[in-house]
Amino acid sequence: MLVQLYNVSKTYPNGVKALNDVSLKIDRGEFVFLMGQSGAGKSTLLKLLYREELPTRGQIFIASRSVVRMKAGEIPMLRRNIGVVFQDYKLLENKTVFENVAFAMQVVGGNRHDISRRVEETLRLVGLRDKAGCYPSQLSGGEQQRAGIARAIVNRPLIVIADEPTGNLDADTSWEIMDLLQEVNKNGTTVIMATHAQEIVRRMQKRVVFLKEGSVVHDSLPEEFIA
Ligand SMILES: Nc1ncnc2c1ncn2[C@@H]1O[C@H](COP(=O)(O)OP(=O)(O)OP(=O)(O)O)[C@@H](O)[C@H]1O
Repeated sequence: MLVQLYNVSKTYPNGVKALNDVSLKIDRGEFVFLMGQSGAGKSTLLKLLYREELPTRGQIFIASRSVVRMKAGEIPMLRRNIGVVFQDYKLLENKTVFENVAFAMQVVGGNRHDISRRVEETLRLVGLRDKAGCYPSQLSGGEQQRAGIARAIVNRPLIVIADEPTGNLDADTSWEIMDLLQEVNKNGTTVIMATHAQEIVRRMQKRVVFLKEGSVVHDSLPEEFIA
């Protein structure tokens, strides 16, 4: 199993209980949607996976390593294994598309030649080769999200985590992004995506984990979930 959560709870310092006794397993190569109302705990669950937050209780393993007990020196390895895609892209405005994607490789180390080659290859994959020299403000929302995906996959992670990646995009552009995430998944990367987009979930026919008030209330394929 690639991702394992055992009895995970998260209470924020202000007393808000975001997750309550969540146990979950995700296999290598899966595509999993996380659904649930606003405040159900989707983003919190994702943040626990890439160690942006620590659980109050429970254990989390990624590729058999405890994320909770991980030493500071192991965190860069975790970050290399997990690429994160955000609703608001979170690109660095003062860097070009090329530099944004290259930066993700620079922070985990790598020589200039490898970085340059791999960034070009990744930008080609996401269809942004012609925009490599553009700044984020010069791109459409869909293009910015492609750059966000390029940044997330450039280190060839085991897992791509996407937190409402289509939340700011129109329907057609959302589907382009979903096609791209599906391609990433077909290449063997596990994709875990939080979303409110019911139409996307219905059409993709993938596993759906449904959170309600911090607990998993459904975990199934969409036909079952809609029924
Ligand atoms: N840093 C924080 N400090 C305190 N409370 C927080 C923090 N982050 C989230 N919360 C609270 O935890 C609960 C779960 O939030 P979370 O963002 O995980 O939900 P979500 O399902 O992702 O919601 P949305 O669909 O609106 O993004 C909410 O009540 C939220 O207000």
